[in-house]
Amino acid sequence: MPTPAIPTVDLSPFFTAGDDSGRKKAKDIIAEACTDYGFFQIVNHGVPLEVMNQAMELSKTFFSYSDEVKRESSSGPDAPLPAGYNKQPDHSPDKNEYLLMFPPESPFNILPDNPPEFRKTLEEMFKYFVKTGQILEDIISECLDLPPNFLKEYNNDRSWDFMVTMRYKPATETENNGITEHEDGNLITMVLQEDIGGLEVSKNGEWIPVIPSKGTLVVNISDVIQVLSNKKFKSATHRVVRPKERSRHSYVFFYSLQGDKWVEPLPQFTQEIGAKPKYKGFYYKDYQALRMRNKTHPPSKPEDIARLTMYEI
Ligand SMILES: O=C(O)CCC(=O)C(=O)O
Ligand SMILES: [Fe+2]
Repeated sequence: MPTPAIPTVDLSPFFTAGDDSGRKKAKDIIAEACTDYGFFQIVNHGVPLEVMNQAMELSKTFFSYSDEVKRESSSGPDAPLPAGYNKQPDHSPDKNEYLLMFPPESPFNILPDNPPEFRKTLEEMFKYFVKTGQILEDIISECLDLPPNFLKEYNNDRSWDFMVTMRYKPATETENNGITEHEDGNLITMVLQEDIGGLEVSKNGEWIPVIPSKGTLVVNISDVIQVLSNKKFKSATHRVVRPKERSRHSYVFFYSLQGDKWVEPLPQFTQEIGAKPKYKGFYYKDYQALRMRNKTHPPSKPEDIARLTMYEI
């Protein structure tokens, strides 16, 4: 049987007025992918190709520096938020290092001075990702038949968004885990992966490699959308398998929610249709704190990793 592909959606109709049939086509594909497994790719998404290429090259240069130089951009092991450069500790099954940033104006950011232009490009990437995230959020709100602007008004504070650029060292003969299978804890995640691949999504119980394609971004639906929609839309289960040939680089943007927001299944997906809520409500900051701890203090045992199942009813 041929490997089922991940659908690719052209977002250009959302950048021009009047293309209603183009918008409908895109929404139909997205709604289907979100209902089944929460994963799709986008093209003509608004992030310019030259900015993506430059960001990838600069990230490769940064990660090629010595640990000592990279650690100049670290916040230290006891920092409340893992801004700046970090490497997964040896006991973690996840083998990667990363540079994490909050919105460009955030006082938490620790951005490297070198390579020159890196900081400016990171900030530029961040702003483009926010714009694309807002378009995706509108589309998802419509696909869920929520009142116009519902998600936009609920999620009206962008200060908790964050972006990570990552490097995974090549797989060894015995071990190739980059990131263990997981779902993301935010609303919507966008990934720019290098042409070497490595990202895989679980679809109908099978791991499907997401084949990289120039200019394409990968999108996955994350836990908050799954909770709000009472599991109508799925938070994608995904993982990174390290390729053997060389290091792999990526950019991952976590379009998030302000911490004081209450997250629970919406009435449209529960009492209004006579369905029981599948999750208890929670403050986003409480869940986010546990998720950040997964990153900064990764548990050795998979069962100790904080995930959405803790709120399941
Ligand atoms: O590096 C990637 O392609 C994806 C990383 C990822 O899934 C994550 O950081 O949550
Ligand atoms: Fe992820």
